[in-house]
Amino acid sequence: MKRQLILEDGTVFKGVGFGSEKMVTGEVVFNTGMTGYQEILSDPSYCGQIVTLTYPLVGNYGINRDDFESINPAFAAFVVKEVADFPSNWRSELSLDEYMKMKNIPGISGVDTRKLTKIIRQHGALRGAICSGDENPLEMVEKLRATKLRTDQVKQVSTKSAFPCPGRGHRIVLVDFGMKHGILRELNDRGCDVVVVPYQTTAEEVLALSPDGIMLSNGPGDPKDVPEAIDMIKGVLGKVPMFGICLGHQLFALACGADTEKMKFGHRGSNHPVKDLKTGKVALTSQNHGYTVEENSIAGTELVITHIALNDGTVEGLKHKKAAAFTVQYHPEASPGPEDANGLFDEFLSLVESVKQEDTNYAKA
Ligand SMILES: NC(=O)CC[C@H](N)C(=O)O
Repeated sequence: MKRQLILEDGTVFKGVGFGSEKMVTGEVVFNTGMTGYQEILSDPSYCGQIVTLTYPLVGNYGINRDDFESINPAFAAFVVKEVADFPSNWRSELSLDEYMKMKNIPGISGVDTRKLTKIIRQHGALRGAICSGDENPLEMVEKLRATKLRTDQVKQVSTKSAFPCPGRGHRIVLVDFGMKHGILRELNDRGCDVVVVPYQTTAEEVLALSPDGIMLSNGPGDPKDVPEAIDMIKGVLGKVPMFGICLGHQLFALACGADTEKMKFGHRGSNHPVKDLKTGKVALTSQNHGYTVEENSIAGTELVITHIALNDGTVEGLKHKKAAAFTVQYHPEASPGPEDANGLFDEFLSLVESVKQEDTNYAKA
């Protein structure tokens, strides 16, 4: 089946379809990971985005039961160089093509993804459409330029109602902006008694759950599209220890008076070096973001920059000077990996423990 990828700048890539035959439009972004396509396709932060993978062979280890990061994929489409028809792995249950057909998500293969990535790097993020081979590119470019990008991605992927993932440890309220299941796995692995709540839960509602800690998840889109979450964070800051990841980090920064901005082409991949400014240690991290906290906006807030990206110097971690709260722009839950930053979950739980201890001492005195 002939398909084409049409970009808003008029570039056309011809290729062969896999997955569903439906037409989609969305922001085209690239991910440089050599593996991890299953985690990428199920990461809700890609909601509505057309994802191209720079690694040239995709689908070679199939799709398995264990590596999903959400129940339903929210990304718009895959653009690849070559898709494997016959996956080979003992855990594989479906091919990528079968899975994408089942979930009604289109893909296009046979694309020069290196060229496509260079275009995105040069122009910055571009809108694109994946459509049939007969579509008129000029008309499609007009349509793409006329369509507005959606701003309700968090609403689309957040849970509709709160649910518990019980444990016998600390009570953590996990605010779901489109969380990767890896975050929940890390908390459950450490025995936490987790309650997952929807994105628009208010500060009063969060506090009414008597949390020992609050975790702000990752999620899709522009953090400024979720003002209700910024209000919630302002309302809980300083009352309960907090840890934020990716969108959670950006929302925390906005709640503390800093600013965020859209990056030219973002960070998406599994080997982004991040430096811890306190220890000087460098961690290789998994990343997926198109927005960033603006460095100059930190001055005048109560925030301190704790981590920076070594590739471009952008802000990767923040800490509050007075409140027990810290956040990172990258993914310590890894999935697909690497796991260098996994210890941040332990740091968060130590913080939760020490604040609980202080409260107990205070109550006893
Ligand atoms: N993974 C995330 O949480 C991404 C955050 C935000 N949507 C961004 O693109 O920057």
